[in-house]
Amino acid sequence: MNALCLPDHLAPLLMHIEPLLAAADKYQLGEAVSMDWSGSEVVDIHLEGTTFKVAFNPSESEAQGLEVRDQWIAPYPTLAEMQQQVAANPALVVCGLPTEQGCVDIWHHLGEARAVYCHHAGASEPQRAMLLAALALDYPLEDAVTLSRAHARGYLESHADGYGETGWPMTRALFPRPLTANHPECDELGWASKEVAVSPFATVERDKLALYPVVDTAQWVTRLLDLGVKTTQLRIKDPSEPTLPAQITTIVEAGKQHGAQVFVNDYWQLAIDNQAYGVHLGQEDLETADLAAIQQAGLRLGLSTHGYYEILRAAEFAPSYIALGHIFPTTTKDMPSKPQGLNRLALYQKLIGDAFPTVAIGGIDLSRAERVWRTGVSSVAVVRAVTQADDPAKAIAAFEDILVRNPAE
Ligand SMILES: Cc1ncc(COP(=O)(O)OP(=O)(O)O)c(N)n1
Ligand SMILES: Cc1nc(C(=O)O)sc1CCOP(=O)(O)O
Ligand SMILES: [Mg+2]
Repeated sequence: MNALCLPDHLAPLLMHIEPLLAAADKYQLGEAVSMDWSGSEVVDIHLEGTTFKVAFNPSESEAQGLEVRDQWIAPYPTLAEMQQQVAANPALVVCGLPTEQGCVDIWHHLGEARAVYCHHAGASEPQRAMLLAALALDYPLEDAVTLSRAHARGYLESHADGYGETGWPMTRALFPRPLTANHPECDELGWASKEVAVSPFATVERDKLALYPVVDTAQWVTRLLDLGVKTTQLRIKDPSEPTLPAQITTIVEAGKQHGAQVFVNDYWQLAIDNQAYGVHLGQEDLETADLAAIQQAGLRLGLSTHGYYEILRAAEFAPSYIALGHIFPTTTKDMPSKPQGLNRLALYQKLIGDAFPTVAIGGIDLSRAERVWRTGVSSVAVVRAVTQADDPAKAIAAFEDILVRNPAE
């Protein structure tokens, strides 16, 4: 069991934290969290195998663990100053930095600062409460901050549409927007972004999205297309593979002949050169790939995500679909994040709604496909469930029997 231990002076947060933990329990969003007192001036959070501290507005001598700066008193530092401070200090989390028209939350990510922006400052205690509850539920910091801003706003609009009967924020309208180059106020606010602004990507045909096998040779792609698969991806992780360009040429041609949606993983330049149907990229590619060139060449773009912040960040680029991973443990790839599970997946699907098609990936096999499909995702991506099946044709047919959409949906 995880534990969230408050210092005495934060006792007023209890009345906000308890309903959030009850909501998380109802939706089964993580391990149960017990509440206790820390006996010190800071919050202690105990997760399986780790303990960390969170302090709100500590003095320099009190600072330990995460240092959350909130409850600002004018004059405020500029956003550009705070971006630099957070980039230099992995422990610093800035909540609710006031701007002319709203507020910004900022945290450290791999040597850089990341931020979400919202026109509604919301209520401070509910924000602190959600930040702590989400950290105790083992959400990563970026998701805890993102959820905390959504809750700070949703709390004031209590029981408004989309807030969820339990008080757990559900719909995109409540959530803040990540500050990326695509945010219309990014420059005005003074936020330095590494990405470039880009127009929406071409759309996919939703009726061809259902089963989405991801495979590592052109031979597999052509085999799948011959079996009637309508969406697939070539994922070759070795960039020095000498046959890579030829394999990409082969799959693009085969995809066209079969009227299928064939994606190229990672190699966006080769995908453009070959006029591929689409490219699949990860979060780290967003700052380095030439998204404008991919978009202008008319290629579709699929983006990987692994939680609330990444979903909202991906949505800013208006991709052709958003992948949600990894749902269950997988041996196909070393994952830095934890498996999301079906219950978190269901909430991510609700958050995205109809705005973008969604693809669930990670550890999905025939025994799990139906429960994944019932969350409302548009597609189910699999590696081993097809490539390691005794009879791949039979496995594909079995998936297709499960992944059927009711015409009314
Ligand atoms: C459909 C789909 N979803 C997710 C991924 C993972 O992409 P990425 O995060 O870029 O990781 P690699 O696949 O490159 O290791 C995917 N390929 N396809
Ligand atoms: C390639 C990949 N990306 C993931 C993500 O979560 O981003 S999970 C994954 C591997 C999925 O393989 P399998 O179906 O064999 O578990
Ligand atoms: Mg990739």
